[in-house]
Amino acid sequence: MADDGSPRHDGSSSGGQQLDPILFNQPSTPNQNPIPEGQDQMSLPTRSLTDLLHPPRDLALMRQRLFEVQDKIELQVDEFERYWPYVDNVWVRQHKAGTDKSGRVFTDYYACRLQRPTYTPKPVDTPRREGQPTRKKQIREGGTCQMRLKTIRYEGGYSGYTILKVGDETQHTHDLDHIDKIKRTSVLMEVAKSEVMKGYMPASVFTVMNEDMEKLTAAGGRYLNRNDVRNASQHWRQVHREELRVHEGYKYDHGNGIVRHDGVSSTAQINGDLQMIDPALNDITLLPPDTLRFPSASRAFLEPYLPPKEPTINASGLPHVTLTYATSMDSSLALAPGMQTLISGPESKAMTHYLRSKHDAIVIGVGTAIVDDPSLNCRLEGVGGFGGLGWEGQPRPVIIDPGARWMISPQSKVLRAVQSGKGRGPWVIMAPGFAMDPMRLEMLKYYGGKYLGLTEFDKKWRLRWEAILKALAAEGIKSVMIEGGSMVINDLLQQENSSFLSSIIVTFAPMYLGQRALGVSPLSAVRFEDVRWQPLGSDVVMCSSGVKPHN
Ligand SMILES: NC(=O)C1=CN([C@@H]2O[C@H](COP(=O)(O)OP(=O)(O)OC[C@H]3O[C@@H](n4cnc5c(N)ncnc54)[C@H](O)[C@@H]3O)[C@@H](O)[C@H]2O)C=CC1
Ligand SMILES: Nc1nc(O)c(N)c(N[C@@H]2O[C@H](COP(=O)(O)O)[C@@H](O)[C@H]2O)n1
Repeated sequence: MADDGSPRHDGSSSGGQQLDPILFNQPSTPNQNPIPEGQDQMSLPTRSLTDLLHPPRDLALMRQRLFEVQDKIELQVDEFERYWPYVDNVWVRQHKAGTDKSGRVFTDYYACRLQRPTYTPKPVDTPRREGQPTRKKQIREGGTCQMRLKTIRYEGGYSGYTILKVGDETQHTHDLDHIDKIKRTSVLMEVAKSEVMKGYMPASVFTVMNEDMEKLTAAGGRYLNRNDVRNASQHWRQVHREELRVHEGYKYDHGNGIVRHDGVSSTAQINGDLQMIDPALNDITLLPPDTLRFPSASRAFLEPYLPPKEPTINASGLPHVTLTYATSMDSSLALAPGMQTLISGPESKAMTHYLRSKHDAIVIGVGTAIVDDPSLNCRLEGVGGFGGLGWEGQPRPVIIDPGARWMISPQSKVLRAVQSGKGRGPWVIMAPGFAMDPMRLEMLKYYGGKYLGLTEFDKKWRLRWEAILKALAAEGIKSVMIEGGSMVINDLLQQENSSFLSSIIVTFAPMYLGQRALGVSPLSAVRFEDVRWQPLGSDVVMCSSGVKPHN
């Protein structure tokens, strides 16, 4: 194990369990269990050679991201536990996790290894123990890099880490390779130790670990040497004075050390064995069964109507707004009021999820929340929870519910998505004067959501769209996708609101929903502008940059 910088935690209780167990009847996951006093909260599985042969996905890229921390990085707990031990040679923990009032938020501070002062050994090294030789301590480089970060761990109805840069420094004074040269990661040291503990000589372990240099480098082991393997296993070897052997297929060659001699490397052997035992190891990303795919070839027509890559809040304080919904040929959203109706075909459903991945938030009216019980997450392949990292590409669900009508519960699909790490906690927009049930408020917070109170009304005593959109922008939302339902869409297509729309994307499906259906039709006539029609499966998608009154 690395002597420091590894993600040791203080074993404090999660504290998030004061909540009513019936109301918060969420399925328990290992991360949500209280941590017994004194127990290491992040007891990671022992690392073995297979960790090097089957490293986590995009390991080199992730190490670089966790080294630079250019932007905020969000990781689910298992992802943090998987990747952090590969950068614990860079980051040294400064103080123990502090927790907030709720007892569910834990903050740790880390500094770059090179922030520690330079160590210069005393002129005469003192003997370590009687009879043992003195150890030459080397000068340790330090005091040169001020990069710092904090990790915020949330525990509750969802669990995860947010990693953020802190302090004035925006970048390291050195590259990642420099740290790899002076310090090994805990993963490398554990792999080395566990392999020796199987009865192999350190020199043999070193040869085997070096066989796949590309993977070793991705894991931070470019500068791994025989002494590292000896040091990692020194204590074990002192206690277990066993005869150690070379790996099968290797031999000692005078002058060259341990070398391979049978043409089949040990790593190739292990690779082969693993494939026979568990083919899934070849594809470590097992996607949930409801994962959707929207091929790159189908995406081009949407490009001009999407939020820009780096969306900004405009001069009026408004985000990019896309209105999108699916209708029948008689402009209906559902077979009847109070009913959910599947209108989109599979291709346009996948398109809707692609659109969700491109927006910071999805907005619906409470009518839709009550009738549809929607998940409001993005189930596109590559998005967080569906093969992607953390919550990347997962929009924030927003429900406009001025009168607090939505009876959200842990069984609501939107919260089930949160519980399984496949969606974000919802925000609820409310009007003043409605007493919020404190238990529901607490539950929403527990699942990472919140209430936003608005006080600006229009002539019909509805919340003003400008105020809704500005409030979201003030919360950091730069792009909003509004999905419905009927009242919301009709409202937004009206002249007083339509200027807030940056794009409109409507799926038309080959069906009539009949005369009892719930329709879309704004009060006054409008005409779509700058239109492009695109067939998609059996549907047709209309993209537009906005509407104008039609006289
Ligand atoms: N086919 C599609 O693409 C979609 C279909 N739907 C369908 O639409 C139906 C629901 O539509 P509606 O009943 O019209 O409900 P809705 O979803 O439009 O919600 C209306 C309610 O939201 C609140 N609200 C919305 N905007 C507000 C504002 N500016 N100020 C204050 N309160 C506001 C009010 O409480 C209002 O009663 C469902 O059947 C659903 O399945 C919903 C979304 C998309
Ligand atoms: N694009 C689209 N096509 C349809 O046929 C629909 N019925 C909807 N409905 C919207 O999608 C929400 C459901 O979301 P989840 O799949 O549960 O995440 C629903 O609430 C409507 O907003 N949309």
